[in-house]
Amino acid sequence: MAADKKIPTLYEWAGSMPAFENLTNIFYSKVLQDPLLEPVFKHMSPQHQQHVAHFIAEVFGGPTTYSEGEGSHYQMVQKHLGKHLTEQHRKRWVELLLQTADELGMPDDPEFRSAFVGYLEWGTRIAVINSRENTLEMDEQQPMPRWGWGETGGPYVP
Ligand code: HEM
Repeated sequence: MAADKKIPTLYEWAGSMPAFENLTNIFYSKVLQDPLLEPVFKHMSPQHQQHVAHFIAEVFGGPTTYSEGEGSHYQMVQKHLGKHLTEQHRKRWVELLLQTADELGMPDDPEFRSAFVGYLEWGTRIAVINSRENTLEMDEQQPMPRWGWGETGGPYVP
């Protein structure tokens, strides 16, 4: 890529906010039909899908919609406490999310997918670890995580 070309954020590359909102709307409708995940999510708030879309969008370099109006990294972590998530829950969650991304035609170039999957592995493993605790010492002001292209060095150039 030419040095003067701006590298898009993962958020831009994925298709901006409509892509993330579409992804989580369809993903959570699958989750509620999944025998393993339905019991975990059956009491989720009506805003859940949208909040998760906005959270991931912000982590990927999008607008600060989540942290400015809906929650914080601290609050997101709190939501997982005491949920006693298992590795099976985590694997199914990731599998269904990636299946939904494929169905929606989200970018499938190696660079985007390696960054996307890397984040999902990281985030879901932390969610499982946190879910074993009922309380957690954590700075309430902790900034939102940030995720970029990582070692791939930028979007796919054929
Ligand atoms: C990258 C991984 C993840 C992210 C970014 C994420 C993000 C979030 C966010 C932003 C919330 C708060 C939603 C709100 O404010 O309404 C939340 C809640 C929750 N998450 Fe996650 N999550 C992740 C992984 C997981 C996994 C793997 C599970 C279980 C398999 C899970 C189960 C839940 C549950 C049960 C809640 C509470 C729902 C409610 O009561 O409304 N999360 N998550």
